[in-house]
Amino acid sequence: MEWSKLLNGSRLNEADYEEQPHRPSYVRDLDRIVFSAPFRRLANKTQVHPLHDHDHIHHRLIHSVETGSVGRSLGMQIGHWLEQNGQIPSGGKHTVSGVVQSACLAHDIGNPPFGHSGEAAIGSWFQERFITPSGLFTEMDKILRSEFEEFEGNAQGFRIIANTEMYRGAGGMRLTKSVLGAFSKYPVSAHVKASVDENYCGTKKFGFFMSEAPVFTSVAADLGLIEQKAKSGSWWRRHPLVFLVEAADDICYNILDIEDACTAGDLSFETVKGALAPIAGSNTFLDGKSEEEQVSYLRAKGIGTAIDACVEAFKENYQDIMSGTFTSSLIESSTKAQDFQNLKDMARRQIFKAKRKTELEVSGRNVLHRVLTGVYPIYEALGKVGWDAERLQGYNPQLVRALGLELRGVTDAYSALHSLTDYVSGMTDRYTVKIARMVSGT
Ligand SMILES: Nc1ccn([C@H]2C[C@H](O)[C@@H](COP(=O)(O)OP(=O)(O)OP(=O)(O)O)O2)c(=O)n1
Repeated sequence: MEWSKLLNGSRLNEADYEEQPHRPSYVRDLDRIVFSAPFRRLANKTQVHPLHDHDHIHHRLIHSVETGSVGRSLGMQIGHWLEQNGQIPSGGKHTVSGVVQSACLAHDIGNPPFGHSGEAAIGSWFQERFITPSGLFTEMDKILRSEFEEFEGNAQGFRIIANTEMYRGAGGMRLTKSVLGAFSKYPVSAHVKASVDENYCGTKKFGFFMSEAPVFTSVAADLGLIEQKAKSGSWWRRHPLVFLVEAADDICYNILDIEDACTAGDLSFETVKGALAPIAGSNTFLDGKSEEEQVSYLRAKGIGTAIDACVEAFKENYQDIMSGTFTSSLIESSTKAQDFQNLKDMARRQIFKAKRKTELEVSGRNVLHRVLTGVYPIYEALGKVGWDAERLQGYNPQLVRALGLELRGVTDAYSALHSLTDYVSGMTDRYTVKIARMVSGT
C-alpha cells in the first residue's frame, strides 16, 4: 500500500469539494463528526456500566473523545517518523494525526444502547424471528440474515457515516476517504466473512452491510487497499491507520474501565493501584496523595507509556502492516502486552460480571426486545401498502409520529429491517427505556 493513496483527501459524495487553505480536510472531517446527532447521542450510551448515577463513570461519548486524543498522539508520532523517512511529504504528520483522530471519534458511532449486551440483545431478537419466519422475515434472502442475527456496531457505524447520516440532505457525512479507511477495522461484509478461510484480524467480525458494499468497494479502490478474493466475494486488508485507531481504543478502555471500576466500587483501590502501576512504570508521585489523585496519576502515566510502546510496535512491524500481513494488534505485539492482558482478565472476571451490571443488562435486553416487538408491525404494514407511508392506516401513522420514525428509502424487506435496526440501535439508553414503556403500555 502507498501513502499517497492511503491519505486520499477526496470526499465521498462530494466531488466538487475544494480544501480551504485555512481549514485542512481533516479539521472539517472532525467537525462533521462532532456536530452530528449520532455522535451527540453517545453521551447517553453505555460503555460498561448502564445508567450509572455517578457522573464520573464513562459513557461512549467521553470514551470516544479520549480515544481521539490518544489517536491524535499516536498519529503525530507515526506521522513524524514517516516524514523523517521520506514516506510522506513534510507537514503530512498533521494529516495522519487528524485522520486518526477523526476515525477514533467516530469509532463507536454505530454502537446501540446498553453496550455489548445491547448488540447481543438486538441480534437475539432477530434470531428468534428467523427460527419460524413470518411477514418480512420470510422475504429475506438467507445469505443476508447474519447482518441482523449478529448485530454489529462496526457495520452500523460505517452505514451511519457513509450513508444514513444526512449532511446537506444526502450521502452520509461526506468524510474524506482516508477517514473511512482508517475507520474500517473489519473490511469485509457479513456474507463474504462466512467464506473467508484465513485467520486474519480484519475478518473476525464484519464491517459493512450489503447496502454499503458498493460504497466500501469504491473507497477501498481509491485508497489502494489490498483486495482479496473469497468464495462469495472480495474482502480487503486493513488500512494501516486502523491499527492506530484500534490501539487508541485498546489503551483507553482497558485502562479507564479499571479506573471506573474503582469509582463504581467493583474493585478496591489497592487492586487498581496494583494493576496500573506496572503499566505506568512509576510510583514516585504517590506518597501523601488522595486515592483519586493516585489513580489518575497512574492512568495518565500508563496511557503515555502505552502510546510509546504502540508506536514502537508499529515501527517494528511496519513492513507487514504495509503489505497487509500483520494480523495482531499493536498492544498485543508491544512490550506492554502482558500488562494489558492482566487488565483484560481482571475486567472479564471482576467488572463484566458485577451484580449491578448483570442485572441492568438483563433489563436492557428485555427493554430492547419490547421496543423491537412494538415497532416492527409498522414495517410489516408498510410492506402491505406497497411501501407507501402515506397509505398507512389506523394506529400506525400515529405510532410513526410518536416515534419520529423516518421511513424514507424503505422499499423492501431488507431495507425495512435495516430501517428498524437504524431506529433501535440509534436510541440512547434512557430513550430506549422511555420508548419501551410507550409501545408496551407499561
Ligand atoms: N461483556 C462486556 C464486554 C465488553 N465491555 C466493554 C469493555 C470496553 O469498555 C468495551 C469494549 O468494547 P469496544 O466496542 O470498544 O471494543 P472491542 O474491541 O471489544 O470490539 P470491536 O472490535 O467491535 O471494536 O466494552 C463490557 O462492558 N461488557
